[in-house]
Amino acid sequence: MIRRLAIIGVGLIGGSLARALRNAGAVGEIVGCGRGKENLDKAVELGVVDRYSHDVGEAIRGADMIFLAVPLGAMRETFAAMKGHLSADAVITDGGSAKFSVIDDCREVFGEVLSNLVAGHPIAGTENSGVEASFAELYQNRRIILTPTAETADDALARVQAMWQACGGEITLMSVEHHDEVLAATSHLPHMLAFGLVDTLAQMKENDEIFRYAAGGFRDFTRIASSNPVMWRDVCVANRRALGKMMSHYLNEMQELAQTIERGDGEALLEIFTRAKQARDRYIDGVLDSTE
Ligand SMILES: NC(=O)c1ccc[n+]([C@@H]2O[C@H](COP(=O)([O-])OP(=O)(O)OC[C@H]3O[C@@H](n4cnc5c(N)ncnc54)[C@H](O)[C@@H]3O)[C@@H](O)[C@H]2O)c1
Ligand SMILES: O=C(O)C(=O)C[C@]1(C(=O)O)C=C[C@H](O)C=C1
Repeated sequence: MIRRLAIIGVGLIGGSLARALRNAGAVGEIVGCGRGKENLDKAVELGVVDRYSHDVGEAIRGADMIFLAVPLGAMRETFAAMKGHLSADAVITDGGSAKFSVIDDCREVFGEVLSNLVAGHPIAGTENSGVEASFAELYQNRRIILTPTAETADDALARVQAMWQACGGEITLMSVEHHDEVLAATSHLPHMLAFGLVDTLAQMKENDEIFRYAAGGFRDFTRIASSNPVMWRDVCVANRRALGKMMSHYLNEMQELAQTIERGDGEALLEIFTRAKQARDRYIDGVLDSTE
């Protein structure tokens, strides 16, 4: 049971955590923090938070759990604003999409990686932003990756695990480096492909006509290009090393695919598409099994 939860950044991810914990009866008071008055007023109106402050120090006063759900580029300034205001029993965790940068921001601000910091990442989301997009079921049966460091206290880790379990999440522990490499492949690269494709088409003179004829395939493939540009700018900057490596790898594959098409090598194309279909079918079967 969390006595007082402070959520810095009450958007899709922070708002959904608040709603899920509230529904589970696992939290006493929830205090929000952010910059936009309209979004925070909405959060109070929807019952997502009990009250809010625009001041980080004020918002975390007396909190035993602090959840950072701001874009990655705002993590460092958030740590800085927390300095000197943390309660003795406070645990800090976050939902940022890359993990090395969060640990690094903490080290830069505090001069060490805090033992009460448990960096984390819910592998769940949508293309929508803001508290109105949040919902209590977002984390149900979804994977939550936690990346404790050598400094992380066992008790802090146990409290963050209990928090996510109360939301219906399934916890996996992973090293920071492995997390950033895996997510570069499965989440960050696909977002680049979607943004890149839509931007390429949008810049073509004939784009009005092109979009008129786009149907299900285009819609499914590009849903995530409607995601928050600030969030994704920050993910790319934060995870640039792993994402850059993944993108080079993918570009090589694309080049080979283009050459195979130019050659009209139907046999090779069939082999590639069959291998890909089998891999995706296995993945989908696994997802269905895990949600049954
Ligand atoms: N959207 C997703 O699918 C998804 C999934 C997993 C993790 N994440 C991560 O979760 C975090 C939040 O993403 P989101 O989708 O909830 O975004 P969001 O835009 O819905 O919410 C972020 C909130 O943070 C506030 N904010 C921005 N800068 C701030 C600052 N300096 N101080 C205080 N508040 C500030 C914004 O006003 C907004 O209310 C990001 O780090 C993102 O990488 C997102
Ligand atoms: O479903 C979506 O819209 C998402 O983009 C969610 C998604 C992803 O699966 O890539 C996006 C970013 C993350 O940090 C975690 C989850």
